Amino acid sequence: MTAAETAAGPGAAAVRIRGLWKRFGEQVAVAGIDLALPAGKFIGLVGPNGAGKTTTLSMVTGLLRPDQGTVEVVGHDVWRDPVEVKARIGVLPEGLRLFERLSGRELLAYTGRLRGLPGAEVDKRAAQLLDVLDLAGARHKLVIDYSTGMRKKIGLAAALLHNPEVLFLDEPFEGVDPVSAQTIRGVLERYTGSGATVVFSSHVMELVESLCDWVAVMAAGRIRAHGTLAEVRGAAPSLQQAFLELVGAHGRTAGTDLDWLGGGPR
Ligand SMILES: Nc1ncnc2c1ncn2[C@@H]1O[C@H](COP(=O)(O)OP(=O)(O)OP(=O)(O)O)[C@@H](O)[C@H]1O
Repeated sequence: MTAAETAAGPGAAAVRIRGLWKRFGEQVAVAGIDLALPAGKFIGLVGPNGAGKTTTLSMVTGLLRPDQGTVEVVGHDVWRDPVEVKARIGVLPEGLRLFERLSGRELLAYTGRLRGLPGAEVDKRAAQLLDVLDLAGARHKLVIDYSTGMRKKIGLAAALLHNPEVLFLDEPFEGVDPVSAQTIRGVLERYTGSGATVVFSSHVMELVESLCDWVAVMAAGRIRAHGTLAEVRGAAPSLQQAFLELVGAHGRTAGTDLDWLGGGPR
């Protein structure tokens, strides 16, 4: 039995979302989502810009209070039981703010102590994560001097340090070079292989198609389709094609509206 199954029961949902709504003034960002994300899977949340992915992940991880609805993570209510939930999850949010005046090594040491891990265990895990994520050579460099990709990797290391049951990643591959992407991917595959759950948002369909077992497609604050990759893809030749049909962008082209672009008067 896997770690996730032990906590939530075999075949249980790692995350259960019921009737979730969020409005910002007139703008409805999330319009009543009901979704059960299966435990032990690599789950992709995909959708066009402004679909509501970040807002949803923020509500699911306890960073943003919903207007309506509930979220349970491994059987605990995110808003009634926040300490239980936060001990069991790791989060790499969009636009992650890190303590930039610490070195990578110090940041992990600090994160480990905040998580209540013993010092020797933090040292061991931090050294291994820095090594696997190819940051060992930069461990004494201040985070402020890290590149975008290095920041993603140190953020991922901090999110994994306490060995969470569910890991939430908002656009983890954005700004990451192909070599680092491959490294991150290897770490995540190993992590889900041990029974943990990864939920990540992305626009990159090829990536989602190659990584995920399970997908939820979001557009205009609603879930348009969800299920295994094969279920969501249906008869479409690729996830990209299925996605374009689901979000209603099928056949949309730049058309004649931009007839001045690349030709005509300057
Ligand atoms: N703090 C906020 N105040 C006002 N509107 C917001 C706020 N956060 C999000 N929105 C709006 O809610 C909608 C959903 O935004 P969200 O960031 O969740 O989308 P997304 O799917 O993550 O988009 P992207 O892929 O572009 O990051 C958008 O219309 C956005 O403008």
